[in-house]
Parts: sequence; structure tokens; C-alpha cells
Amino acid sequence: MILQTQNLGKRFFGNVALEDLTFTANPGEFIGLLGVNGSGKSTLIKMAEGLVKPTSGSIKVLGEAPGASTRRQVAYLPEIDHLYMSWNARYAFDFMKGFFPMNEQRFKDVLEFLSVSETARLGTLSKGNRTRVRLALTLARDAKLYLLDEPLSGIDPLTREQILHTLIREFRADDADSTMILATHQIAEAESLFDRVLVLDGGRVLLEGTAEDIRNARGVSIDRAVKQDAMLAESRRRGGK
Ligand SMILES: Nc1ncnc2c1ncn2[C@@H]1O[C@H](COP(=O)(O)OP(=O)(O)OP(=O)(O)O)[C@@H](O)[C@H]1O
Repeated sequence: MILQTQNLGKRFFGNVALEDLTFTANPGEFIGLLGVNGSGKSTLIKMAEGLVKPTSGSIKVLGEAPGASTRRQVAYLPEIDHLYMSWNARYAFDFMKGFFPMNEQRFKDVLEFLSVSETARLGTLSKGNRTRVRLALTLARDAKLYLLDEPLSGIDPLTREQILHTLIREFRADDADSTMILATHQIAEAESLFDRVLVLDGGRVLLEGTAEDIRNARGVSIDRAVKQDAMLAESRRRGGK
């Protein structure tokens, strides 16, 4: 098992970020972690990286509690822009190579595909292009689990879809056993790409399964189903007042 959670929960100062999540990610799966802003996606990803500790239940990555020893096998792309502006992509790659197994050819291929220079100072790049560098650095890691938190923010919608399709294809060809979990609130453009989706709402599981299962069960796209449920929840809240 690559990732396994059992009744996992997280509260921040009493506020529920994640509640009672039991979920498994298997080798080779490409999983969409979907949900509106604040639904708990980043919290789950940070727990899998070992940055946030559970307040209830358990989480295991490659059979262990996430931490220093699992991190070598986990390639994490945080939501925030974490690279120094004075660096360039090449320098960042060489720096990371000191800590993690990295695939130089994949790095070059992804950068080239994304049309970003290896040598341009990151501070001179647009936000979208810096995101591309961060994505290339993450995909260049040789890892068992890839955790991408909103990897396409700042990139225009047309390019986003193209990048998603191509990167997923490229990435998957490399190591059939690697698992990728991609968190996004932009559900419509990504939903058909995933083997399986986990949709969170208010820290709880709203929907889980293959895109096809959900579409068959609900008769609408995942995006539509999420919006319908959000409207229902909202009207319940209003009715309850
Ligand atoms: N460090 C923290 N301290 C207090 N509350 C937090 C903290 N981190 C997250 N939360 C709260 O937990 C809930 C879930 O947040 P989380 O960032 O996991 O959601 P998300 O689905 O990733 O949202 P987004 O799409 O905006 O990134 C939110 O209500 C958020 O305000």
C-alpha cells in the first residue's frame, strides 16, 4: 500500500480540517483529490508529507508514519512558491540532487515541454512559469508517491489542460508503480484524467470512486455532482438557521 489512512482527523484549534477519513492509494494509481477551497485537501497532503500530525486516527505512507524516512520516497509540490528568486531551475535541480534521487533527463524533457529556460533567474519569470519550474523539479524526483498541491495555479486554463494531459502521459510511462495524488479545486478540467477521485467537503468525504462510477451513479459529471451537493449543503445550512 502506498498511502493508507484510518479514521484520520485533524483539528486546528477546534476547527475541523479533516474528519474520519479512511482511504487507500494503491501503487500506480493517479488520484484526484478534489474539493472547493477549505475542504481539507492541503491538510491531507501535508499529513502524507509528515508536515502536519493527525489529531485522530492514523496515516501511513509505504507502511510507516510519514516523516524523515518516508520523505525520500515522496515528491511533494507545495501550494506555496518555495524557491529562492535568485536561483535558476538548473541550480534548484542541483541543490535538490544533494538530497534526493533525481532524474536529469526527465527534468530536461519536462522543462523543454513546458518551454521554460533552465538558466533564467526565477525572479525574472512569471508566476505561471515559476510554477512550471516547480512542477518539473517535482516530477524529476525518483519517488514512489508524488503529492501535487494545486500544481497548475497561475497557469492559463488552455495550457493547464494541455499540461495535465501530456505530463500525466509522460509521467506514467516512467514508473508504472508510482502513485500520484493531485489536489485541485478546478475539478471540471481534470476529472476525466484520474483513475480514481476523492472529493472532500468540509473535511469529510463527499464522493469517492472512479470518474465513471460517479458519473453512472449520479448521472452528471463530478464537477456538477460537487456543485449540486454544495448547493444542497448550503440550503440545509440556511434551512437550519
Ligand atoms: N494551520 C492552520 N491553522 C488553522 N486552520 C487551518 C490551518 N490549515 C488549514 N486550516 C483550516 O482547515 C480547513 C482545511 O484547509 P485546507 O488548506 O486543507 O483546505 P484546501 O481544500 O486545501 O483549500 P484550498 O483549495 O484553498 O487550498 C480550512 O478551514 C482551513 O482554514
